[in-house]
Amino acid sequence: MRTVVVTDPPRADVGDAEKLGAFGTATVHEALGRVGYLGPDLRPAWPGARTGGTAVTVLSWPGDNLMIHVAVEQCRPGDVLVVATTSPSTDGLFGELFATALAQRGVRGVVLGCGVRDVADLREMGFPAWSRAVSAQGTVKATAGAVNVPIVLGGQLIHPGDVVVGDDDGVMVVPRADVPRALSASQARIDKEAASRAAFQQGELGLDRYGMRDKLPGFGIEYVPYEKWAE
Ligand SMILES: O=C([O-])CC(=O)C(=O)O
Ligand SMILES: [Mg+2]
Repeated sequence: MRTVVVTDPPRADVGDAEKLGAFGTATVHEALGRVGYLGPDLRPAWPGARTGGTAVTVLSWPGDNLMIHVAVEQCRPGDVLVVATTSPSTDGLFGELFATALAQRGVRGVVLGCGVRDVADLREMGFPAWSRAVSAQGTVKATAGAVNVPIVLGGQLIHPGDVVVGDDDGVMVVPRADVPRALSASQARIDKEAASRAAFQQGELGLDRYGMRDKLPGFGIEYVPYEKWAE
């Protein structure tokens, strides 16, 4: 691994990132074609955490948060810090002191492929955080890694400057070039779901609304009255 800090990478518009954050993870993920999700293992540290920001990426050694200290200086308002480790680790690399420093810089949250700690403080501060684990396990500052290089987290490739969206459903990444399409497709999806919601409130069934009823025989599904089934 090259121990490098890439400074001032290009990034998506932070206003667009905020809009995608407001749409939420499931909506943007679906809108883009069901891609970009970091998976169900990355959980919010507190319920209700929500964000949309531009990625500052960190590659840290397990049990070592030196590179998070290095990365804080590279963070700009509107960013979200995204931390991967070079091998699996659940150690608590990040807590409220880091969150305090990041909030001061206008950073909108953190996503950790490892552990987080000081969760009660993060909740009280309203600092959004997602992680693979909650762990008090302390860490060292001993080994160099990288900042603002492409990383893989939750099976997704994340470039610095990509948009990261997080809420109670988890985290997803929107590649920078896909942001305009994500915005328009997410709005279209919101509008479509609003119409479906109104129809469901009136009692319409998804089977009819989505034109699935006529296709059921094609799935081989048959309807059997109970008396016949119980024979
Ligand atoms: O300091 C650390 O190692 C992590 C932590 O607990 C904090 O940021 O508050
Ligand atoms: Mg702490």
